[in-house]
Amino acid sequence: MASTDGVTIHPAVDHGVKSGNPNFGGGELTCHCASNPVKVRVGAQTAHNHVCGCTKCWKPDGAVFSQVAVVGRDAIEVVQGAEKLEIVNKDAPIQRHRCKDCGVHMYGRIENKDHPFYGLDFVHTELSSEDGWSAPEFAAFVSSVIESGVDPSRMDGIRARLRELGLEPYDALSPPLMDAIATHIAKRSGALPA
Ligand SMILES: N[C@@H](CCC(=O)N[C@@H](CSCO)C(=O)NCC(=O)O)C(=O)O
Ligand SMILES: [Zn+2]
Ligand SMILES: [Zn+2]
Repeated sequence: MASTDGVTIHPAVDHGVKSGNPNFGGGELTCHCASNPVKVRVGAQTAHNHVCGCTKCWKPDGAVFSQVAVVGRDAIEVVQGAEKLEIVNKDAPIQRHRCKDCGVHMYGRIENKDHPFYGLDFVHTELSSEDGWSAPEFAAFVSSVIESGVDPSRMDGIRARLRELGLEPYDALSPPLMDAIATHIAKRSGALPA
């Protein structure tokens, strides 16, 4: 069994995963700018919260993983600093809108109507001071942390720590989400009835 001593994942989970509140109805995300921050209102509880090891999701300084959840796109409203937002990569499936000044990603949007997750935006609930957001449930794209420079010899410890936190590690998304993607594709191709 690999040692988990000193293994850090993300500040929101390093001291244990906090439960969500099913009655929580949303809150406000604020970027890291000391003056004129971007503010985004999220008008609903999030779902499928997870820690993500991919190179594309925004991570706070020093974190190995990001923490990211989804919410219906209609629930997102930029309430301040919209002029400071820019799209990181408009060709990526998830168009991440980041603050030009501090680099924090405020929301990620899927514009391709054929994408399995069209209609959902990606948000980092740690940008809100409110408690009650849905708790992270699993760890996605774990092997991808190596792409950011994590030494492969650390992977056993990282996976052991994720399991200790109750965040089952996967190298893509969780099985239910991978099944949802495959079902969407099969219905589109005709392999399954629509
Ligand atoms: N190894 C790559 C993986 C990048 C990747 O596919 N990321 C996923 C998960 S992001 C939130 O869970 C994805 O869906 N990306 C789409 C996009 O980024 O637009 C890497 O690490 O870069
Ligand atoms: Zn900012
Ligand atoms: Zn990611």
